[in-house]
Amino acid sequence: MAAAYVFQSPPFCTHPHPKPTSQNPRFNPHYFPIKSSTSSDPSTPSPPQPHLKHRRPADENIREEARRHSSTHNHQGFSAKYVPFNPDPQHSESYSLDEIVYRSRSGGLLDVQHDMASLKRYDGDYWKSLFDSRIGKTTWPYGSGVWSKKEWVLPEIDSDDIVSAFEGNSNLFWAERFGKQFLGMNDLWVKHCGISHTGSFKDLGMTVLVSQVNRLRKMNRPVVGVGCASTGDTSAALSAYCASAGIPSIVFLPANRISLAQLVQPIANGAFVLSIDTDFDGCMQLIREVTAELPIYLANSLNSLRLEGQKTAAIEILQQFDWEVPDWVIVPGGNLGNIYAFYKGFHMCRELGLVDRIPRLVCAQAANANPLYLHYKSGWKDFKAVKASTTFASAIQIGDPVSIDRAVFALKNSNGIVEEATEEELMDAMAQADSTGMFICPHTGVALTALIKLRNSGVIGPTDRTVVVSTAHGLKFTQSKIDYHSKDIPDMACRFANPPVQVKADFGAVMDVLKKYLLSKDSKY
Ligand SMILES: Cc1ncc(COP(=O)(O)O)c(C=O)c1O
Ligand SMILES: N[C@@H](CCOP(=O)(O)O)C(=O)O
Repeated sequence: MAAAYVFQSPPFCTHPHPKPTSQNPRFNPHYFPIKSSTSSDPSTPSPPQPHLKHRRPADENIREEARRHSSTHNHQGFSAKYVPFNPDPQHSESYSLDEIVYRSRSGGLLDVQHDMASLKRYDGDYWKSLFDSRIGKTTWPYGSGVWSKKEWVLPEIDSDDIVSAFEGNSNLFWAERFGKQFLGMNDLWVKHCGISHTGSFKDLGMTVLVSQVNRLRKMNRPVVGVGCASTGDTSAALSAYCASAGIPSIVFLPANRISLAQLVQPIANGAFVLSIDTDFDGCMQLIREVTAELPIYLANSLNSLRLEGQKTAAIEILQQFDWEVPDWVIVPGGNLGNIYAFYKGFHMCRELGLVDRIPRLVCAQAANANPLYLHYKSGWKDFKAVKASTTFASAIQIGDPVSIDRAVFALKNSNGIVEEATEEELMDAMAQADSTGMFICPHTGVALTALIKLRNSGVIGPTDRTVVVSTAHGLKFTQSKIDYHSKDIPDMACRFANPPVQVKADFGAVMDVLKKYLLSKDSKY
């Protein structure tokens, strides 16, 4: 039998960081990711300076340019470490992010804890103007929506180690017609996290995780490859970011349970793909066992690094509203890392003075895979995993979510709500949204169903500013739309189906069907 690989824990990170000067911490140039002005008022952060045109020599790429600047810009004194998730105040357990560790000593979840005291040396206005200054630029790595918040994500990583597709900065869509027509709402928004490099929000977390792996490999840590269990989106993101960095990726997929578009993504990106005859929970169990034995780094959201990237979507929403806080944010939940990531992003903005409150969070689950919903309905008593049944929202067909504790924490601390959606409800909601110009995934249909229910019961008011998080691109789930619009789903009325009309190649026949159609649209015709 082959000998098992054993991870060795490296010592804690001991990078030296220059300390701010006692006279004026704000204007120590080593602390500034961008140049400070010569303003003499230390309480007012200077506005970022515009970049000079043509400052990069023609034969230098953006990564090399960042490297040239790194000696002056890389040491800002911020740091982060792993700590047990929601520990008791007396805890002293912590790990460097350069260690390979996914669980606390007691077997609980970990969290990335930032040195908030050092971040608090800068006020909320400073952070807002810094983040705002980076949007839409190509400066490495800040052109990424995730890395534009680098100081709050992985402050100590060298920009040269970052693996990024300039993810994030996804559009926040004003769902004008859907809001007005179906809900009587005028301030409804959809955050299109699925309009992204690999077509889902997973890119936000994966750029962080794979960048850290890139760093670990350069430090000669024992990481031969990176692995995940997946319902299709994590594997797509993992394989793309690994391929971009030349790192082997290994993905465990539940056989015949993910869409074809999702399956082809890791295949095309050169991942080692195992199609396993079990469900997602079975794959998750296997990858946990395998990563404990082999030098394969675990990329699922059990690994708290992922959530550091995902939390930037929450910060981005605030930024897109010019730092005004929406009333509600609705997120579809499966393995339940993302709902906590949203909470963490909002909470950090409040703690660091960018906003004065956080939105109420709603987590939406498919009724066929609803362990969190059942737990919520029981008054948060005795969580029980379930056997998840097949759902069109296949990426959230998860019965034993690894981040259950994180999700409960996020919901309890945001006055949150959990809702569920039946198959018919989620498919109808998806079809209705598509009919107003969106092209959403079934998981977003789950979130919209939650909104419809909460709006109908009056919990969400007509003028409440509400954001629905769309987690994947609809193009990954075309088969579900084809089934719906073909009315090809047993026991489903498919009320909003819009099947194509078969017509002969004949002028009269075409005119007949067109007249009938126009009549149905316009009574004056
Ligand atoms: C498209 C999509 N939406 C929602 C989710 C749920 O996210 P989480 O597992 O973080 O709850 C996932 C993955 O689980 C997903 O792939
Ligand atoms: N929907 C996910 C399920 C795994 O979630 P993760 O966030 O823990 O990686 C997927 O696409 O695989």
